[in-house]
Amino acid sequence: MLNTVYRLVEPRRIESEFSDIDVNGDSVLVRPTHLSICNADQRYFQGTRPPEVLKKKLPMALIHEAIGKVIYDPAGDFEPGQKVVMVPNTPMEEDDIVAENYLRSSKFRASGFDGFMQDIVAMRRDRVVAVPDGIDDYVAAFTELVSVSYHAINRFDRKAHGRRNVLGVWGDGNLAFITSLLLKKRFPESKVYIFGKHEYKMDDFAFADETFFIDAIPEDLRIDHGFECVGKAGSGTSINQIIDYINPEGCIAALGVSEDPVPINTRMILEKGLTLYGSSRSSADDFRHLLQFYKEHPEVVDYLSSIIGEIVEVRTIKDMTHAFDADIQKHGGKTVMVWKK
Ligand SMILES: NC(=O)C1=CN([C@@H]2O[C@H](COP(=O)(O)OP(=O)(O)OC[C@H]3O[C@@H](n4cnc5c(N)ncnc54)[C@H](OP(=O)(O)O)[C@@H]3O)[C@@H](O)[C@H]2O)C=CC1
Ligand SMILES: O=C(CO)[C@H](O)[C@H](O)COP(=O)(O)O
Ligand SMILES: [Zn+2]
Repeated sequence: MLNTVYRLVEPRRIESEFSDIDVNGDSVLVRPTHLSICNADQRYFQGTRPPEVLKKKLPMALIHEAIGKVIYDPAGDFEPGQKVVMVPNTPMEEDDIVAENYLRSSKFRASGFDGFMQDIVAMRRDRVVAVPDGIDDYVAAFTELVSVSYHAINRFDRKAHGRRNVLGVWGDGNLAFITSLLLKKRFPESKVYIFGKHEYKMDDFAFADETFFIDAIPEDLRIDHGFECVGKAGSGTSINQIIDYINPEGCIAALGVSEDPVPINTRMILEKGLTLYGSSRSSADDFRHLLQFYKEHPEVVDYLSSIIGEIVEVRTIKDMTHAFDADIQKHGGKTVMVWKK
């Protein structure tokens, strides 16, 4: 079957290319319907990754957050027209200890191999998860980003000691919003504090117990555990601020992506006996459990709908470029491309 893939060939330049899909294989064929833009896509589109990385990874179809409709499943597990979320992480081996999203052999769509900017995506069947009825399409489109927070919180629950009176989330963007919302749902007895830069963004965190500007944190404030959801150079400053305000033996989750190494106050990590751990991406099981969580807590989906930002209908390559430009100029929220291809 003939397919069209829309690949970024160099920063800001997307080209279409025909490819062939083998309909005799075991893949589930999915037509993308709603694609959501991640900061990682923007780093490729705007060319802010180092030249050697761009040289190695491009040409490549962007987008790793998407839902679509099944058009053909040779095994019949999925009905034609069924709404599904596509899982970008694709493990190539199994390991008893290391989760699929940390295996160095795993492939991740839109970071080394083609993402979802295609007319039809041939998906390995274990990478396709049915979307339950009644979940808003625009929220479902960024299930992957929410699954990252879901995964990070499971890691936190396994690693952190049991005193969880105050949890601190650094950042006031989408990842911080989602992480703090899921934390509040999962640990309703804990106070969830937000530490950010922008009043208009922190105003949206209505479910949080307190919000603080990072340059006006009360001297005597303490948190038991912290989550860094900032990225870039702010990763370093926020992790160091968490180290300043965290109680001894607390855990710090690093989620933000920085292109450059960041200096961290290791002396105080030692003196306070802290645990600093990274959390990246998610597994197919995280998607499955999250969608079940959505079913049980529809109010979470309602909260998430408040971060739907720009919605851009895409029919042409010019529309794709427009969507990335609209996303980079936005004040906040998730940009969703409605794929009218
Ligand atoms: N671990 C993973 O698997 C994933 C990681 N990410 C990464 O997470 C990071 C956050 O993503 P996202 O929420 O979408 O990004 P945003 O840029 O929307 O959010 C970051 C926010 O934090 C603010 N900020 C900057 N410095 C600080 C600081 N020192 N303390 C507190 N807040 C600060 C920023 O303000 P301003 O813009 O003014 O600087 C911005 O509003 C990115 O690096 C992204 O790539 C995303 C998805 C998955
Ligand atoms: O967004 C992400 C997951 O949702 C990750 O930050 C992304 O996978 C990082 O990839 P890359 O190494 O290509 O920047
Ligand atoms: Zn992402």
